[in-house]
Amino acid sequence: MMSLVTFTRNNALPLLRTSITVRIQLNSASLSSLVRLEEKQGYAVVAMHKPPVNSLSLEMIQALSESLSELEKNKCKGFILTSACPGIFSAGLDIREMYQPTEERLKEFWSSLQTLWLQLYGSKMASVALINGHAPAGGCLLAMCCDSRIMVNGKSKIGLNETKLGIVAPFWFKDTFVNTIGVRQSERALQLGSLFTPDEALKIGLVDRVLPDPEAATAVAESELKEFLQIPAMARYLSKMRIREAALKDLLENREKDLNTFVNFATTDAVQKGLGIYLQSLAKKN
Ligand SMILES: CCCCCCCC/C=C\C=C\CC(=O)SCCNC(=O)CCNC(=O)[C@H](O)C(C)(C)COP(=O)(O)OP(=O)(O)OC[C@H]1O[C@@H](n2cnc3c(N)ncnc32)[C@H](O)[C@@H]1OP(=O)(O)O
Repeated sequence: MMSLVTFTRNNALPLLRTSITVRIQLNSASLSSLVRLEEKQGYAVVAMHKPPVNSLSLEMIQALSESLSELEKNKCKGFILTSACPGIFSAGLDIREMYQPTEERLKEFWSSLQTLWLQLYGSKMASVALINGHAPAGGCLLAMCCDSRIMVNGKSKIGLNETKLGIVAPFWFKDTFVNTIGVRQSERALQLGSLFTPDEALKIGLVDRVLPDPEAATAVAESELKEFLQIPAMARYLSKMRIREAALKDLLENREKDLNTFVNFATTDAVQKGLGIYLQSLAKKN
């Protein structure tokens, strides 16, 4: 079988005063080729690689989850989340997973997404999203779970555009959004399904820096991560949890209810019809 993870090794040296040597012994046999893990000095790069648009299918979600687990297992202190597909960070949830699904797969899909969010949003590792392309909906969610967001300037957009598809961002997407850009901006953008240019996103605090090209953005993402990694890890993590723990607790305590709400909502005739039309409009474009 083909190696399920592509990653390069170089000599890992500790970046942190507080850390032991970070040497990531990645278990390449159990991970998926949908995610590329690269070991750097004291941190990792997690690059999504599911052409053409890094849509978050069940397999992609599970591959991301497994990659994070692998990093945690290896006591990795931080990572940069990015895309190996030019011009696209992630197109969000794979709409085909929600259109005319079997109930069993739909449940596994949503439950895996819940797990990934809990893992990423509550991660002890420091993280920077290097947003090198479009990041609508679930793509924006992944970026917001990171501690910092660096976006490459250009035509790409970022935001939670769910209402444009006739669906509603779940409460934990909303909580993540509110924690990132505040209540008023979230209320407006959620209703309108707004997608923001990099400069607009910078203005409302959805991203932290906008850089003119991928090389400059990569350099800034690396230095940003190093800044986070220089803070004593426990103090940094507990401070992050001060902001995030209520949202995390809410989903943890309501996972089953959220799953049922999603399945009931996604399988209504109106939502199925809307998703079918949206998929057709994406296909027609080509
Ligand atoms: C009462 C309360 C209840 C609450 C219940 C909760 C319910 C909530 C449920 C769901 C939440 C969902 C969150 C999401 O993430 S939904 C997904 C939203 N994503 C999008 O809208 C993005 C759609 N895609 C695009 O806009 C573009 O593709 C773009 C990312 C801008 C890239 O453009 P471009 O480079 O031009 O690429 P193409 O459009 O040509 O696409 C190439 C092929 O990829 C297919 N594609 C694109 N996006 C998706 C996707 N998200 N899922 C599946 N497939 C996708 C596209 O159809 C093309 O396919 P093909 O080549 O076969 O034509």
